[in-house]
Amino acid sequence: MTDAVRTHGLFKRFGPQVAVAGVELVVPAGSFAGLVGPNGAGKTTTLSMITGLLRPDGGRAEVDGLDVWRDQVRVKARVGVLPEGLRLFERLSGRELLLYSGRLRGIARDDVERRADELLSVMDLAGAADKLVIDYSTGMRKKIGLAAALLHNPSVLFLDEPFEGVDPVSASTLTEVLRRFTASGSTVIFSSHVMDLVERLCDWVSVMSGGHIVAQGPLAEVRGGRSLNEAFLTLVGGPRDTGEAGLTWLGAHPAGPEGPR
Ligand SMILES: Nc1ncnc2c1ncn2[C@@H]1O[C@H](COP(=O)(O)OP(=O)(O)OP(=O)(O)O)[C@@H](O)[C@H]1O
Repeated sequence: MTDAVRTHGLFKRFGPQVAVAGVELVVPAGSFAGLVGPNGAGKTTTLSMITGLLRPDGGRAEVDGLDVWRDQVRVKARVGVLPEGLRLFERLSGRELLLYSGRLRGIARDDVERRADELLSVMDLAGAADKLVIDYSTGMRKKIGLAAALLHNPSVLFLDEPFEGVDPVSASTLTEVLRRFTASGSTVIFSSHVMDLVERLCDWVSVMSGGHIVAQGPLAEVRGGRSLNEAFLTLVGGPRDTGEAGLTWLGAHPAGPEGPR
């Protein structure tokens, strides 16, 4: 079976800072895959290069066997992306945003309208469909962004922290939608810091640290009989020294009129 995503020595530096140091990411088609790693590990930079948003300094990325940078149009037709810090057209309503995205994707007007209405209803945004996106809450923005990413029925869906700011009811609806999506053979790749969520949803996990993949494979293999959180801490170097010698001032509030110092 073709892998949904495969990178070969993917590399990116920002000035002296190497953000992604030769990443070999593999995600089999049909996976519900999690990309995890500490802050600054290189997850967003990696996903940006695979989705054609950031040009790599070295290496290659393939989606469904197509080279992301040599076959840009075909790759873009196959991927859906919910990037970090998503910028939306703020002066459109939620429904207008979906209709516009669908028309940009070349979907026939009738189909876009039908799909937009279904997505608004599934995302529990039907009541806010005519409200301007600028007036949406953080979670609503995530949901309308996800709806726009799903509208053209992509083969591979990339999501950067998709559940951040989303309430528990909406999160379980989104989970259901994404599960149905992968059950039909499509692929989801999402980055997250919430290990319980990754453990619950994913059947494939890639762990990044310091710009490298440090573990990758089926969830059970990466966990190795431990919780994913324990495996993660072992792989990325465990909890940092909390500095018992330092921070002695923190929480020390002497009684008396002087107040905290
Ligand atoms: N545009 C940029 N300019 C300079 N440095 C950058 C830029 N983008 C990322 N970096 C650096 O590259 C490294 C990887 O960043 P990246 O955002 O990919 O990490 P991440 O794993 O997504 O982190 P987080 O979990 O905190 O979102 C970090 O050291 C970061 O400071």
